[in-house]
Order: sequence, then structure tokens, then C-alpha cells
Amino acid sequence: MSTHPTVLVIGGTAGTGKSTIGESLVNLLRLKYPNAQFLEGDRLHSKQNIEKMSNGIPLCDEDRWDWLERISTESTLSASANDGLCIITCSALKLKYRNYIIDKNPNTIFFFLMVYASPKEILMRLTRREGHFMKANMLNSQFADLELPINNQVEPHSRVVTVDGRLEHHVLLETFDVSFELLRSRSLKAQILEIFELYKDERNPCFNDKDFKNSLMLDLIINELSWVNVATIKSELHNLVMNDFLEEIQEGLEYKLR
Ligand SMILES: Nc1ncnc2c1ncn2[C@@H]1O[C@H](COP(=O)(O)OP(=O)(O)OP(=O)(O)O)[C@@H](O)[C@H]1O
Ligand SMILES: O=C(O)[C@H](O)[C@@H](O)[C@H](O)[C@H](O)CO
Repeated sequence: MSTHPTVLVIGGTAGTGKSTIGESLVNLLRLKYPNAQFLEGDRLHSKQNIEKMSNGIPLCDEDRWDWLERISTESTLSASANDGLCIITCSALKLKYRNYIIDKNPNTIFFFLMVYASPKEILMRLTRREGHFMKANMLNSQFADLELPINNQVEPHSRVVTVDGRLEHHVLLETFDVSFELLRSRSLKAQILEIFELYKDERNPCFNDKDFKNSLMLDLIINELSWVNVATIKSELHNLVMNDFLEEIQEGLEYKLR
């Protein structure tokens, strides 16, 4: 089993269906990860946060940092203990929140599946929903904070699924497909990380052998090329600060792609 636990974060504004989707999704993903757990991120809020939201006061950045850290750590622990996978809900509205979750547990591979519903749809749902602390009066602030991941270069590990006007099971099927695609790309990132760790270990005789490093890396990348896009690979390499041999790998990629 990989040393890198994987977490799928279901994000989006209040009322998009994160919990509904997460509960069903985990059952489907258990076909492959039998012990994977679904965690409800709202349970990790402090009492003060819940009180604020219940009183119609939107959370600010300072209210959210500790909560985001708990999201990152609790999901990592759960994934580590249960077949390497955890699914957790967390609004994760802003880019900096998603990055914070990633930074708090750099060994974990985080994917973000952001669920989007229009303000009109959310207003309808929150007005109808009973027994929940988050009421319709929070709608404007949620949308004011929402930064959807639109740039694949910046957030290759994130996807958006739009739910408006669609049947519940269609949404679930799409989120299942998207999750599967994300989890498939996981193997590449995990392998890159694992190999990178091997290089970092200076006791390893291969550490100083650049040719060995590059050929291994290239093999790894080329083998996965049929399904992973080159931009993702390049951005992962950048993320991993592999700049020392990034250029050569890019050359290799371009050659193979000709
Ligand atoms: N696809 C759907 N179509 C219509 N209604 C839905 C759909 N999915 C969920 N709902 C309803 O919308 C409401 C919000 O769903 P849910 O609680 O899953 O959202 P959430 O994003 O987890 O919300 P919150 O973050 O506020 O806890 C619920 O009343 C749920 O029954
Ligand atoms: O970041 C936030 O403002 C909060 O996380 C909210 O989005 C709620 O926790 C949640 O969605 C409950 O409705």
C-alpha cells in the first residue's frame, strides 16, 4: 500500500448536495476501497463557528483556518487507517483554503470535487431544508466567497460538477465518473512522490545518478500518458520542486509525443 493516503474533498457552497453526494459516493467507491470512510466536515466545526452560522453571521478567514486544518488532518488519519481513501465534505470555497488543506498534510494526496448549484437553486433548497443551522440568509456571503477552480494549470487536482436542473442520480453518476478519473490520476502522483522520496534518501546509491533518475522518471510518465494530460504532469513536477531535472523530462515528453 502506498505511503500517501488519498482524500477526496467534496466542496461547494452550503446546500449544493455535498453530504447527499458524499454518502452515496462512498458506497460506490467501497467496491474498490472496502473500508473507505465518509466524514461530514461540518462535524469538525468549533461550537463558536456553528453558533455564528446559526445566527446568520458568515464565517471569515480567521474562523475557518483551524477548521480547515482539522479537515486536512482528520481525513488523512481516516484514509491512512482505511484502505488509503477518505471522502470528506468541506465547503473549501476559496483557492487559498484548498491550498491550506493540501499544505497541512503534504504527504496526503488531496482531490477536490466542487459541486456547483446556482443561487436560485440553493435558495430553493435552503428555504425548504429543515433542522439545519445553515439558513437561506447565508446565501449571498457563500457566493461572495466562492472561487471555483476554473484553471486546470493552477488546480489540476480539482473538478467542478454542476447540478442545476439535473436529476439526483445523474449528478451522482457524474461525480462517480469524475472521482474515478481523479483517483486514477492518483497513481501517477503517488508514484512520482514515492520515487522522489527515494532520490531524497542520500544513502541510496542511485541518488547521484542523474541518468538513472531520468530514465526511471520518463518510463513512469510515458507509461501513464495514455490517460493523463501533459499539463497535469508538468504541473505536478513543478509542485514537487523537481526543477533540477524538469527540463530534461519535458524534452523527453515532447519527443515521445511527436
Ligand atoms: N440533486 C439534488 N436535487 C435536489 N435536491 C437535492 C439534491 N441533492 C441534495 N438535495 C437536497 O438539497 C439540500 C441540501 O443537501 P445537502 O445537505 O446534501 O447539501 P450540503 O452541500 O451538504 O449542505 P451543507 O453544506 O449546508 O450541509 C437537502 O435538503 C437535500 O435533500
Ligand atoms: O465555509 C463555510 O462558510 C462553512 O463551511 C459553510 O459552508 C458550512 O459549513 C456548510 O456548508 C454548512 O451548511
